[in-house]
Amino acid sequence: MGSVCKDEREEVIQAWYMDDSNEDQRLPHHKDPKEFVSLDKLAELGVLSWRLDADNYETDEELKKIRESRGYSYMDFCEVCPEKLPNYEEKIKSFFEEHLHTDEEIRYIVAGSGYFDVRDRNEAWIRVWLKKGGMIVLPAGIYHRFTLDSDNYIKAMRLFVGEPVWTPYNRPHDHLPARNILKHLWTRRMLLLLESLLEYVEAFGSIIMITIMSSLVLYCCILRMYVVFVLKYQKTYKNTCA
Ligand SMILES: CSCCC(=O)/C(O)=C/O
Ligand SMILES: [Fe+2]
Ligand code: NI
Repeated sequence: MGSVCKDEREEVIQAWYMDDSNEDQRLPHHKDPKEFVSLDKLAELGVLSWRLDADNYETDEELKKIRESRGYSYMDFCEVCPEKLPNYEEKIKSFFEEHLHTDEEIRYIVAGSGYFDVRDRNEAWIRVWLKKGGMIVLPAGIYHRFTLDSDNYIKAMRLFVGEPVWTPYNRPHDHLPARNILKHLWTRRMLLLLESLLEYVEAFGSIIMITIMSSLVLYCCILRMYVVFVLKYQKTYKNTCA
């Protein structure tokens, strides 16, 4: 039997291509048949994702590490429900307008759930469903929108590098420099590759060191055997000639 290695992020983050219907935005809007999108494919669009322990976000070392490595110094919470969000109806409408930001949009869902829709390279909508424990980074310049699902409640941690800028630029805003960044897909791919390489080196650093050290020891042993052999041969040769 082959081993099944399931990505644990998929328990709290799922993505799929959307249908074209104008029905209630809070419905899943799957295509028929359903067409799921892998989290690796999302990463190729610059959309990064993690699964974290939302019950212990205050002490979570993994969250701390992500914040430190990506420079997310700012943090607050955004609760979307009529009682907690001022101008609720207006906000619900503006979140669902297709827009972009000049910086990353970073959301970590600590309660409830909701849909972040992003445009793929062919302008098709991918719906990303985030539940409690799911964290997502939308790259600067990607066209996207947000809606609650039919459970009607979400509480998200918002992270930011430095002082936050929430300004949404509704489509079209293609002249913004943030749009160019998206066009440099090669740079993005290379960065992703470098990032996973570094993670790999970090994770397997000790194994690599052990391999290097044992190769060195083996090399020294072979060298010693060679020297001993050469010296012995020289001695035998001298004795024969004398
Ligand atoms: C759950 S966070 C609310 C949505 C939001 O902040 C945003 O910017 C959507 O694009
Ligand atoms: Fe946004
Ligand atoms: Ni926004």
